[in-house]
Amino acid sequence: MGEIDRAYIQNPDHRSKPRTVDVDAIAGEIPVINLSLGNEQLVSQVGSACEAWGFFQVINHGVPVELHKKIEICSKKFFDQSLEEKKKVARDETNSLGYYDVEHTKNVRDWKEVYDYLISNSVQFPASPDLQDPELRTITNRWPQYPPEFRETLEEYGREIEKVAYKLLELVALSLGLPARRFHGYFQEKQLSILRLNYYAPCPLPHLALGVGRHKDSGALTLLAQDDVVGLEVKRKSDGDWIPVKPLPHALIVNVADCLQVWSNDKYESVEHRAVVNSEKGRYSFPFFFFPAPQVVVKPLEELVNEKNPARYREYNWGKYYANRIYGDFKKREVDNLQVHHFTIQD
Ligand SMILES: O=C(O)CCC(=O)C(=O)O
Ligand SMILES: [Fe+2]
Repeated sequence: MGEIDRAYIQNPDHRSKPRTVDVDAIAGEIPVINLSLGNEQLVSQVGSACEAWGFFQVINHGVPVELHKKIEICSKKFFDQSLEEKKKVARDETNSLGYYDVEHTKNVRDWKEVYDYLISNSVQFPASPDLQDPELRTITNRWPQYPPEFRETLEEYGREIEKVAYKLLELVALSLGLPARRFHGYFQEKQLSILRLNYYAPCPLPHLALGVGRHKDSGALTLLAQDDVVGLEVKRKSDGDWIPVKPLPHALIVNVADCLQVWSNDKYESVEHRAVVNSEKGRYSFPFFFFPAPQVVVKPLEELVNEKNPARYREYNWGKYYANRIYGDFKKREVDNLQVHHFTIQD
């Protein structure tokens, strides 16, 4: 039996438990949507999946299969390098982009290595989470030398996944009875969207640690590609049970994130999820975090609130909110990160 550092050990309530039921049968409950269907069917399927699960998979989404393979190969080559090589593109306190292997989710260290990049290559980002501080600083991608095809492949993947994200955003808008492009303006001026390469190495004590601890994503939508190793689990809304998401070849897993929860005034909820690890196989996953531009003010949409359904959140500035999350990543904290529930309006 191996050993792991105490920093990775989850509180017993949050550890993954051995399954007693047929994983395939329960995983099959999460909707799979064929994006080549007509809009009318898609709008209704996306709307139902957002309401019932906050999670679904899409197939026939248009990202070329070869590109998916290429990004997997690039990731393997990158993460297989020595720590010293990877640290040449390490994130730091002034620029959170690049490589890191120390992230805490709810104050427990995640069993993972990560590489983050912006799809816009560089953006103006708040220099601090302090609401009174107007200073912006430019953050720019850090590209490694090796493998040589890394930058080109990742940039191409960014362009392709962005197209799918806009299509999904349209379907979501239509499913809420809004014009198709209702959300587009929030993203068009230098969106903060990030692509992440996650590597979860085999873990000698997988029942004690998690690849990513339970959390909700903070942006609008997340679109995740992955290899064929099981790992992602979703907290089922009906009973709070952790349900594994079955890897389907070349599918994307989509989830509602916090901004959409607020825009829709809780019609679509951002659902908790986590990634479990195993002792045999490493796992790669590639989430695309579809983030609005930093200056966007997030609040329930006026079209969706009325006397019977009053706004449930106060407005917040997306850039500052995200800055709070990012700057908090550098240390273990005594208090929780900022979360959307901190903006809830009490009855
Ligand atoms: O790797 C996964 O399956 C999940 C990753 C995730 O939830 C995240 O990075 O926010
Ligand atoms: Fe996530």
